[in-house]
Amino acid sequence: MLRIESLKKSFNGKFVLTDVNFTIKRGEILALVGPNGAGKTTTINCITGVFPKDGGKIYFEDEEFTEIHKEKIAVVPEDRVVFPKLNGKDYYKLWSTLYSSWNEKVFERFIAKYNFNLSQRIETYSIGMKTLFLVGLAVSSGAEILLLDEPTQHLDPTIRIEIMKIIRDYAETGKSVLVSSHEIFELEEYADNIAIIKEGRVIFTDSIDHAKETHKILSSGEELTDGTIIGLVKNELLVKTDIEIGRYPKLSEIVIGYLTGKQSSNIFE
Ligand SMILES: Nc1ncnc2c1ncn2[C@@H]1O[C@H](COP(=O)(O)OP(=O)(O)OP(=O)(O)O)[C@@H](O)[C@H]1O
Repeated sequence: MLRIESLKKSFNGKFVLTDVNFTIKRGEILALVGPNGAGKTTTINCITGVFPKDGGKIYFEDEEFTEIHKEKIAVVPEDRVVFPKLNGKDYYKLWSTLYSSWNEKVFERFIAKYNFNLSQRIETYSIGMKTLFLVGLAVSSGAEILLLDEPTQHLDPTIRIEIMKIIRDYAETGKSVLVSSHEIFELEEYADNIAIIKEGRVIFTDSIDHAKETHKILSSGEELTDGTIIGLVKNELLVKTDIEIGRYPKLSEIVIGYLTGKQSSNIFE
């Protein structure tokens, strides 16, 4: 449903996105992972139009993405900045007016389930409740694509679980979700696909299940008879191969292997 091709973005002549490519189909959750400063938030900001892109294409269902598609997207930004004077009711009015696909029933159920006081100013909510409320607005919007920037950052385990469940349930209604996150163990539980971004370039993208099937971890001493060495994971090797050697990797090991590459991670060597 959302396709990004060769997306590029520069600030003051310096390119921070050089080649971002991925696709999110209907009903799928794509995890965008990468180190600090790799370009995750910039990618989201280019999709929403906060920043104009400097190259590449963004497609919504095979049409180039333009202003008219904007209401197809709902965003929960990383900074969770909210208008200081607005309360829950004001936010509800704003979002329900912005989205013609607004789903009143979903919002009502959400407010009742988590006991939100809509007359309270959002600024005074705890960070967890603020995030949960913004996620609630985003899923009530009925938007076809959710863009969530670090949705579980700084949250306690109970709210994390609630947010992961809401995201999964939303995708199961046929919507597409992009989650930027550093929480690889969580992503392994609820995301379908992964895109690894490094220095502004997507270096690997696949379904999580397929990535696990087609990579192996080899410990030192094990002989590699067929496959490609991707990178180091502590003292072991991440290898792309279909043959039955070593052991299957965890998602975190795939991410580390691609990000580390073949250079030694020991600064004392
Ligand atoms: N408005 C801006 N002006 C100049 N440089 C920017 C701007 N926004 C982002 N950058 C730069 O773009 C690069 C990518 O930043 P971005 O916030 O997209 O990374 P990120 O992957 O989301 O990082 P994190 O995981 O730390 O949130 C960084 O080098 C950052 O300094």
